Amino acid sequence: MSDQILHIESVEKRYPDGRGGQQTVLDNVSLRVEPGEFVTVIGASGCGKSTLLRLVAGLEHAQGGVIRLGDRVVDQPGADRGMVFQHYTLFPWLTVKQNVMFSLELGANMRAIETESELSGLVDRAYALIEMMGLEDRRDHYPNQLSGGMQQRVAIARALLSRPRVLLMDEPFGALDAQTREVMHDLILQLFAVEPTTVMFVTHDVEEAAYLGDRVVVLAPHPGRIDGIHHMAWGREREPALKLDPEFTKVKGQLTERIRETSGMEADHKLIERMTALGRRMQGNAAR
Ligand SMILES: Nc1ncnc2c1ncn2[C@@H]1O[C@H](COP(=O)(O)OP(=O)(O)OP(=O)(O)O)[C@@H](O)[C@H]1O
Repeated sequence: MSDQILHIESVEKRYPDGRGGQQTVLDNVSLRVEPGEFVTVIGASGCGKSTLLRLVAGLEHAQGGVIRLGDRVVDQPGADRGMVFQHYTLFPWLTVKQNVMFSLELGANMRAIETESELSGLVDRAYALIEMMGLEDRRDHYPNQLSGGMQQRVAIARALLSRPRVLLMDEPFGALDAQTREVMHDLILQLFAVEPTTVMFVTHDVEEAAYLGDRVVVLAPHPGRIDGIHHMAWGREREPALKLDPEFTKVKGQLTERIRETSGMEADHKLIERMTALGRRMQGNAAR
């Protein structure tokens, strides 16, 4: 299993700042993700969450440090890493079945799939994943005939087809309504119970991060760096009632507070609190 450990070691990433200089977006970021672990990443807007995920996907290159998956250095995209993005990335002209199997066609064209039996095994797997995602009666539907949640279920099935060692999810439920998100949370928890997969999951939603993650990584911005890594005390079997548990609520509050403190928006929040208190006092005076 050690060949599946994801090591992010002292990673540094800079981008042009648009004024002829460079801005450091990630500074000395190190993280080790164990096989089968579900790690969620949160932090203020612009702290480098997506950049970190893109580096692990091999879509970007770091100026410093190294990322390893097992004993291989990550320097380009590969089938050992699946990716699911926020915005639906399905091909509108392909059905559910064809979308899930798209990478098969690609693989076959590139002669990566060598035998008939390997191909038929993958086709069986595609059907099994579609079923696991509750889409067996939608196999021949096109994306525009599906809800947003269903489209993301197809995207997850497609990303899992080649059994990636790591699944990278960038705000996958960010565009869904609250109710659909809740359903998706429990669906992917069940999915990964059946099919253990290492996951790195970026989100803005602290509740989502705490509910799904074995560990929650808080990134601080300017430059993006690890503020803290928090182990979630609850076991893997999670039910919606957990979201109402006082301990869960407390942890959620602490994580929110960390984001707030590191975001540099503390002054703004204090101002809002002062104005709210002032408003209440004025209302009280007017009522007397
Ligand atoms: N290709 C790029 N060129 C220049 N700057 C970039 C590029 N991609 C990202 N950045 C900058 O890097 C910083 C981090 O961006 P990133 O998208 O990783 O943050 P994030 O934490 O995912 O943000 P959000 O939560 O708002 O999605 C931002 O300041 C962004 O403007």
